[in-house]
Amino acid sequence: MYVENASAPARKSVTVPGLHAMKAEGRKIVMLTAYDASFASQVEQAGVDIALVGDSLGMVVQGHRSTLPVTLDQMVYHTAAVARGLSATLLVTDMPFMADRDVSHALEAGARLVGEGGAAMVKIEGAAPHILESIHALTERAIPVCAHLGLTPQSVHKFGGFKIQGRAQDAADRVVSEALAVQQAGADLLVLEGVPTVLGERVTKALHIPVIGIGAGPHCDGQVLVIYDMLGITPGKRPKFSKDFLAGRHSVAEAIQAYVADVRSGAFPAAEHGFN
Ligand SMILES: Nc1nc(=O)c2c([nH]1)NC[C@@H]1CN(c3ccc(C(=O)N[C@@H](CCC(=O)O)C(=O)O)cc3)CN21
Ligand SMILES: CC(C)C(=O)C(=O)O
Ligand SMILES: [Mg+2]
Repeated sequence: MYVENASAPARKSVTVPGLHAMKAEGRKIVMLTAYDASFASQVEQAGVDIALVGDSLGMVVQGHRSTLPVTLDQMVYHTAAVARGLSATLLVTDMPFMADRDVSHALEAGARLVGEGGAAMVKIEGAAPHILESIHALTERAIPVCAHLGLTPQSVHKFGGFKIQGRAQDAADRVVSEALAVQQAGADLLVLEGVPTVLGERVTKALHIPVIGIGAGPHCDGQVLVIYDMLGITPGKRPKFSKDFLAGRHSVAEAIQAYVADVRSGAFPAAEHGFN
């Protein structure tokens, strides 16, 4: 049974305005996925700023080869479980594949993830016209949005695999334009995934909203990883940008604390976790 830790020291709640202040003050933001209440509690205790219920759960929890089979019902279910394990950590949930196929579906999905699930913010992949409209519509209804650009896993079939994005000059310029567009549409946060380190730096400097990188180099305002990757338990090949923080340590708690400390200090990600 899951038991809440009533004796834990109180921590100030992480908020959307608080994240903006962190960027302004140059304090690194730490984000990590969680899919259930027990891991959420570990994430909370380690002082992670943002817990992400990622649609990566389709791969690491359900065993699919992509994130595409994940349903909105499943995301609501996992979000509600994670919410019960958190108190001060900001909770963000991914819009699953096609839940954001048009503005009205995106609004309905956002309402469920926040209303039933307890998320504080929803994350949406891409910058297509209907996505920009959805970011604006959600934000207008007081649902903050985290955009997600670069290697957007829901586009795996369009990319022909989980391939690094923005390597050519015109592709890099396109990512910068998309980043400015999602910020203009009202996004309060951006996850930038699988792009060269120089592009991670360029996007981070171009935006006033915080940029959280995963395989986007050390210059982003924060970092995110899939929790099973940083615990070294993902079966098969892990992405090059991840790191096993449990190796040489004695507990999940210690591993997450080390990840938090290394992101805050700038020790993670190192050059070997980035792309040129
Ligand atoms: N366990 C896990 N970790 C993740 O980071 C993750 C998921 N699952 N599922 C959803 C997406 C898919 N992601 C992935 C998966 C694989 C690579 C990968 O193997 N990339 C190659 C780079 C290939 C290139 O150079 O273009 C690598 O070597 O890391 C990258 C992102 C990121 N997300
Ligand atoms: C890898 C992160 C950014 C994500 O979108 C997920 O876990 O689904
Ligand atoms: Mg995702």
